[in-house]
Amino acid sequence: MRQSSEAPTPRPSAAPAALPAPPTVPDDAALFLDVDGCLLPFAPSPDAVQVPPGLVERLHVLHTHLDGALALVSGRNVATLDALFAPAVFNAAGLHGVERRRTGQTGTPAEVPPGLVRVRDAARVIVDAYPGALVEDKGAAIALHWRMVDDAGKRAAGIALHAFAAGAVTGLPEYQLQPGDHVIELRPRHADKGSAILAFLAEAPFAGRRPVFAGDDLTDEPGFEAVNILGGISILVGDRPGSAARFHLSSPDAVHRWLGVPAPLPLQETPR
Ligand SMILES: O=P(O)(O)OC[C@H]1O[C@H](O[C@H]2O[C@H](CO)[C@@H](O)[C@H](O)[C@H]2O)[C@H](O)[C@@H](O)[C@@H]1O
Repeated sequence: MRQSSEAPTPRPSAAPAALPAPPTVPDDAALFLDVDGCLLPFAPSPDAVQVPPGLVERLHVLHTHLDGALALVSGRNVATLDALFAPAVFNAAGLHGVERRRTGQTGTPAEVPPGLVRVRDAARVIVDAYPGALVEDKGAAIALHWRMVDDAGKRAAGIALHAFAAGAVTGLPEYQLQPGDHVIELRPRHADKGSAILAFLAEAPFAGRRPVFAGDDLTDEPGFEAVNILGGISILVGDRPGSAARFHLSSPDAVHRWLGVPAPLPLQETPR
């Protein structure tokens, strides 16, 4: 895992494919990894994601190799991250940086304001008008998804759910909108992925290490900016234009190769 050569320091670009591939994970990395769209390929709904074979084991090896300086940084809540990556328990920031839990510690879920419960219940009524749309209840955040709406209705569903969320957030002063991939979320505004990464970097075993962060979505941009300021390695996954990231990987499969996750064995034909 030694750094292959001196990493170039490319400028942010609107064309992700023009960005170089990241160097090998340095031995002195503090490694921060987004989950959906980065470690895990997108699935039709939040509950349908699959953790690829070998991923958890490889993350565990990296976690040990980096003396524990590896954290998941996700829009999911920490309890869901633990369930997805079980039996491993990684350092984790959840709800886009609002929750933060170190390995070996017990996390405290963020508080749910009564106003959010009312918004969640109203959102459940709104999504009924768009078959395939759904509300994901994450405790202190809610996500309104439309990936499963059929193609003819997708655009209208996205516009309607955006409009609903924009109206609802005006009644929640501590909240902000968080747009994402076929999703609009309402989440607490006091933290983001950048502040979560900086908080990890202020503590052992992350302190003094070189930050490396891979992610795909708009919620990852504050993380890229924090890592860039510190001279770290920011990696956009996928082809979203306008990112501050300085390196590029095309897909979760490419992320797995970069991390050294073993390739799945080819399917064997069953002998007759
Ligand atoms: O920060 P992340 O780990 O990337 O989490 C961002 C959101 O990811 C999830 O939604 C996305 O993935 C779903 C499963 O593949 C997909 O169905 C959905 O369309 C995507 O937007 C998750 O459900 C959200 O809670 C996260 O905030």
